[in-house]
Amino acid sequence: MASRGTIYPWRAGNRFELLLDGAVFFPRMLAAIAAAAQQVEVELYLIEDGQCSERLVDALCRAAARGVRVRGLFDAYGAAGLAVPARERLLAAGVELRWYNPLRWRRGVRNFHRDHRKLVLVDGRLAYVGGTGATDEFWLPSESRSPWHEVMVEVEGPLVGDWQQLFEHQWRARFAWRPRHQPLALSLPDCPPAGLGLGRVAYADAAQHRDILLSLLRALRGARQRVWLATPYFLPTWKIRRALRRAAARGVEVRLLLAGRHTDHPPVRFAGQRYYPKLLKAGVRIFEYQPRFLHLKMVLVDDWVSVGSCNFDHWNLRFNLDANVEALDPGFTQAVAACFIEDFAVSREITLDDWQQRPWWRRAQQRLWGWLDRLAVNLLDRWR
Ligand SMILES: O=P(O)(O)OC[C@H](O)CO
Repeated sequence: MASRGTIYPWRAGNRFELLLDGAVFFPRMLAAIAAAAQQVEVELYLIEDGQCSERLVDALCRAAARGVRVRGLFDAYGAAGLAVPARERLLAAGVELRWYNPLRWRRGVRNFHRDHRKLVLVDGRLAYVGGTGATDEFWLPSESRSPWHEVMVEVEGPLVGDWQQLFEHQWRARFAWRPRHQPLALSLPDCPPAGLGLGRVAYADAAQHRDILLSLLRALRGARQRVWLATPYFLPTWKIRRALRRAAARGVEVRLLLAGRHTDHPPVRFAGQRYYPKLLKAGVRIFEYQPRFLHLKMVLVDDWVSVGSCNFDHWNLRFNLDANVEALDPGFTQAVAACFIEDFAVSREITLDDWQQRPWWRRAQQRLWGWLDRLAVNLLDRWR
């Protein structure tokens, strides 16, 4: 059984499939739940009333009604929009529910700790891992295109056992543990140079366990040809920014795929833009996705892939539970690269010239939100 601090190894013999957007991955996940024979587990940050959650709740209730053990572990803050009738339906059908860290005044800053993982498990045989929530932004069953651009990965093979362990541990722990703020010393397993069907569970337990971050940093430092990184909330830690600049300086093609004007949190976008000039000067290329809100969290370093819930921002890494699937598999790498190429093509590349010519009101927004973000981080560091 995994304990807090467990580092998962690389496992061979897995199948990975990249599922692009809610209209693809929700029907696939619902069909898997409909076919479940023994157990279904769902761990989500965002779930709120709407057409998407209605379908999910229906599928979970139906599975429970035919004798499947169904468990839902939801973040209490992210699930605040799931009203009592839906919760009661789930409970009446026999679905077991647990809520991570309900907000309490006396918890103070500990209220910031959130379960940000996105995981669906079926019969210990299939895992779905990525960045989705169960809200209408991710999937409107009547529409072929969802308002938010997202990916999930379908995983089959020995790796699913590790995902199951990660879930079981959190199911029991909920918020019984006290997150510490000093990172534990971690030793990552060596990353295989290449392979077929190789995968690893990478996760974060707030600031105390961040193998997901260490693993990214190691990949960035070892990059030889490309670093393509997508995140909707670009507030990377200083070490990540430095690793990106250094990779670009040694000739690696470093491209960032970030949210453009379609975003649910404009202040976060403005705060993150303060990092643009230094990155651009170092040779990093920055693309802002135009068609809709880019919400996916995906990294491709040479052939190594990491996809999941982690935005690699200093807020996530300080407070959240996160989980990514890391993979080395030629077919999967190709699918991830194709997704990036398609998204770069409909993005606006930001150049240093553009940047220097932006209007004064844009500069003012960036200064303000950048300053507030830095202030908040300084205050949190002092509290620590
Ligand atoms: O935190 P994420 O990346 O799952 O995105 C969800 C947003 O916070 C919703 O506003």
